[in-house]
Amino acid sequence: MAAQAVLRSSAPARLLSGSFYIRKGVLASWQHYQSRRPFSNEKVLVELDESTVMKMKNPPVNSLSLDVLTEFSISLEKLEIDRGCRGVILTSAFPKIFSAGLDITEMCGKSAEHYAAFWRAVQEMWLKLYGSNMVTIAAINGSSPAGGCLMAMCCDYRIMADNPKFAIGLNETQLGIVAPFWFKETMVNTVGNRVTEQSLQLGQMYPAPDALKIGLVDKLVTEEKVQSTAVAAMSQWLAVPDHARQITKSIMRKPTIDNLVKHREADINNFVSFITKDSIQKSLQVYMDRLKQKK
Ligand SMILES: CCCCC/C=C/C(=O)SCCNC(=O)CCNC(=O)[C@H](O)C(C)(C)COP(=O)(O)OP(=O)(O)OC[C@H]1O[C@@H](n2cnc3c(N)ncnc32)[C@H](O)[C@@H]1OP(=O)(O)O
Repeated sequence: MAAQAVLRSSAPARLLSGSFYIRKGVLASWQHYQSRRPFSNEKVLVELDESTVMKMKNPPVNSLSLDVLTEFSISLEKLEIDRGCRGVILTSAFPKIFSAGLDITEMCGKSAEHYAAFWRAVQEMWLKLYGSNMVTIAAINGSSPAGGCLMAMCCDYRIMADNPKFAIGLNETQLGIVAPFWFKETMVNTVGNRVTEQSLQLGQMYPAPDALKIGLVDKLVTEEKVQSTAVAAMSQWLAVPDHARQITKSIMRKPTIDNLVKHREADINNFVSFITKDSIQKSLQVYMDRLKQKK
């Protein structure tokens, strides 16, 4: 109703028809109204309250399955084209876990076609999130290994729960696998070359206080305050004119993004040939068994 009221408004004709910009403004408010409804897929919830919040919800640990990655990319794309949405907070619906990273079961015992589709979805998530025009803030309310850390690093600002039991990092080598060049480049762009080199080789997970020290996260707050701190940070980021912030972000990130776009198919082929090796399949299986036995 409100949108119709805007369109049918009795505003002077010159306001509605005389200026492209005014018309664009009316259209934008209509589009804004139309799209300002929360939407929810099965595993990625999008809430539109004080701020736009995307919550991963794939129990028990928000592992990034093909379904989750696909839902995530579609949801983000929807927000990206919503002119009323200028920023998004990324978090988890579960306390203590932000995301366990890529779903290891998607990388075990499947066909080459499946691995290729899965890897394309991982790339798509990264391209959309790292390349987003919106302000993106990670509200890291729990542990965040590997792919979870990658998602957090894609954001413009990271707030983490101040609990040394929660750890974040790219731990791929601990699984006997190798983080690809664009994971590495995302980390270099976040914490610098030396820290990345050491972290990646050791597959190091950083407890929250250490993550703050190396600049992997920007701020620690108590678990209860993660969300409200993210909302406050969002206001600060949104106070900067969009065009200036977006162009600056693009200057910073475009070379890294272009690098994957250029080598995307080769990267998929590399992943498939690596992950289908017997030795790698065995390593992943051993890691999964260990995870299950730790209980
Ligand atoms: C080759 C090219 C490079 C590919 C790049 C890869 C990137 C990645 O992201 S690889 C994934 C790396 N992730 C991890 O190493 C995380 C492993 N998980 C954990 O460390 C912990 O589960 C935890 C800290 C995230 C949570 O601990 P906790 O709350 O104690 O929960 P559980 O360990 O008991 O796990 C519950 C349940 O979930 C299963 N699970 C955990 N992580 C994954 C995962 N990444 N993929 C699939 N499944 C996972 C775990 O096995 C348990 O299953 P059940 O025993 O059946 O309940």
